[in-house]
Amino acid sequence: MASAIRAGGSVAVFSSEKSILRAPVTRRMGGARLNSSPDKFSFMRHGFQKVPMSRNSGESSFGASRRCSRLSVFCSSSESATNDDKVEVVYDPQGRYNELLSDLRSSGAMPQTNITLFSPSKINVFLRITGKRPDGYHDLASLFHVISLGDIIKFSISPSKTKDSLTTNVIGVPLDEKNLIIKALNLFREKTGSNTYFWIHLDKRVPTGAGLGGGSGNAATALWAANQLTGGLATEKDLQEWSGEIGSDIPFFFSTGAAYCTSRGEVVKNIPSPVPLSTPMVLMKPQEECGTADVYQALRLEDCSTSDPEKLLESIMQDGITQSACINDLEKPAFNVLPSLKQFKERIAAASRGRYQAVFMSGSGSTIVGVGDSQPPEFLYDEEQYSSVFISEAYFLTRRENEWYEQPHSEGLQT
Ligand SMILES: C[C@](O)(CO)[C@H](O)COP(=O)(O)OP(=O)(O)OC[C@H]1O[C@@H](n2ccc(N)nc2=O)[C@H](O)[C@@H]1O
Ligand SMILES: Nc1ncnc2c1ncn2[C@@H]1O[C@H](COP(=O)(O)OP(=O)(O)OP(=O)(O)O)[C@@H](O)[C@H]1O
Repeated sequence: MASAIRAGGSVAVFSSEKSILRAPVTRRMGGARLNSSPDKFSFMRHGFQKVPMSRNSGESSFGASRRCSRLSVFCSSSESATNDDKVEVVYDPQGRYNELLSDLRSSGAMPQTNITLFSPSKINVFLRITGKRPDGYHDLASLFHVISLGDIIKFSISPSKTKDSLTTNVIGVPLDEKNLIIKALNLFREKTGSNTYFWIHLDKRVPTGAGLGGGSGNAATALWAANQLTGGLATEKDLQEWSGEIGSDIPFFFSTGAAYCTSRGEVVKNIPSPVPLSTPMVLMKPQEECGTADVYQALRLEDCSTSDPEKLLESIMQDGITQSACINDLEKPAFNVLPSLKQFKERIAAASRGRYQAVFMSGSGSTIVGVGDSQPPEFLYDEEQYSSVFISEAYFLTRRENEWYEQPHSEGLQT
C-alpha cells in the first residue's frame, strides 16, 4: 500500500516497492509530529483539487467532496515547532503520485524517464492507385482514418549508449533492426544527434500483415515517445517528414486522425472526420496474411477503378460511408495473392446485407472491414473453418494537436 508524507520541506511518496519519489516542495514546512495525541489534530477532507497549504492550522475550508482523494492531518498543538506543521495521509496514492510527478516534471525538477503510449492502427476507407512511379512505388489517393484498435508500448530511457532493447508479447514480430520501432528510434537519433537509447515493451494487439498499418503506427508512436523523452528536440512536422523515409504509411499517423493522403502515401492532408467517431465497425482478418510488397507487385494498373478519388472524398464528406465509395484498388491483386480472401469477403457481404453500410478490404489486406455494425456475421462463429479469424470491433479515432492518441475506453473484442 502506498502512502505519502509531506514533511520537513520535502514530499515523499512511498509504495510497497520502496521509496519512489522525493522532491522539494514550494513551501517549507516544519517537522511532523506523529506522536501527538489525536485531539490535537484536526482531520480535513479534500476533493481532487489541489489543497491550499493553510498557514493557520485547521483554518482550511472543509471541502466536503465525496470523491475524497486524501485526508490531511493538521497539527494544532502548541507543542508543535511551527504553525506550518502538517502531515498528509493519502487515500489515493496513485493519483497523488501522478499529481506530484506531473508537478515536478512541469517544474523541470525531474526529467521524464518513461512513457506508455497507445499505438493505434488505421483503415483506408477508399484506396485508389493512380500510377506506377519510376522509384518502383505506386502513387495513391486514399482516405485514411485512425481507428481504436491499437497496441500499447512502454518506452523507458536505457542506460545503454549503444543499443535499444525491445520485448513483446507475441511470437513472429522481429525484435532487431527489422522492427519498425527500432528503425524509428535509429532515425530519430540520426536526425537529432541524440544519443539516448531505450527499453521498449510492445504489447501487440493489432494483427500483422492485416493492412491495418500496425507496424507503421508503432513507428510513429516511437518517434513521438523518443521526442517526448528527450525534451522535444523535433517538431511534429519534423517527425512526420522524417518518418516517410522508413515507411509510406507512417506520416499519416502524425495527422489528427483523418487525412486524404497522396503520392506514395506520405503527402498527408488533414481533414475533419467525415463520419461520427462513434460509427461502429467490425474488423475481420483471416489467419492468412497479405504481404504489402507482394500485393503491389500483383497489381495491374489497367484493372484499377477509374473513379476520381477527389469525387470519392467529396461523396463521403457529404453522404457518409457508402458501399459505392469504398473502392480499394488493391482488392483484386490481394485476391490473386490470397484467393481464399475473395470468397471470405463475398460471404461476409452476402451474409450481412443491410447490416453494414459498406464491406471492404483495408490497405493491402487481409482485413475485411464492415462499417455500420460492430458484430460480425454469425457464420464466422458457427463454422469451424473460421475459428481462427481475428475479430475486433473498432471505432474511428482522432487526436488533439500536441497530444498523442489516447486509448479508447471501449476495448476491442478479440477471438
Ligand atoms: C497498402 C498501404 O497500407 C495503404 O495505406 C500502403 O500503401 C503500404 O504502406 P507501407 O506498408 O508503409 O509500405 P512501405 O513499407 O513503404 O513499402 C512496402 C512495399 O510496398 C510497395 N509500395 C508501398 C507503398 C506505395 N505507395 N507503393 C508501393 O508500391 C513497395 O513495393 C514497397 O517496397
Ligand atoms: N513493430 C512492428 N509490428 C509488427 N510488425 C512489424 C513491426 N516492425 C516490423 N514488422 C514486420 O512488418 C510486417 C508487416 O507488419 P504490419 O503490422 O505493419 O502489417 P500491415 O498491417 O500489413 O501493414 P501495412 O498496412 O502498413 O501494410 C510484419 O510481418 C513484421 O515482420
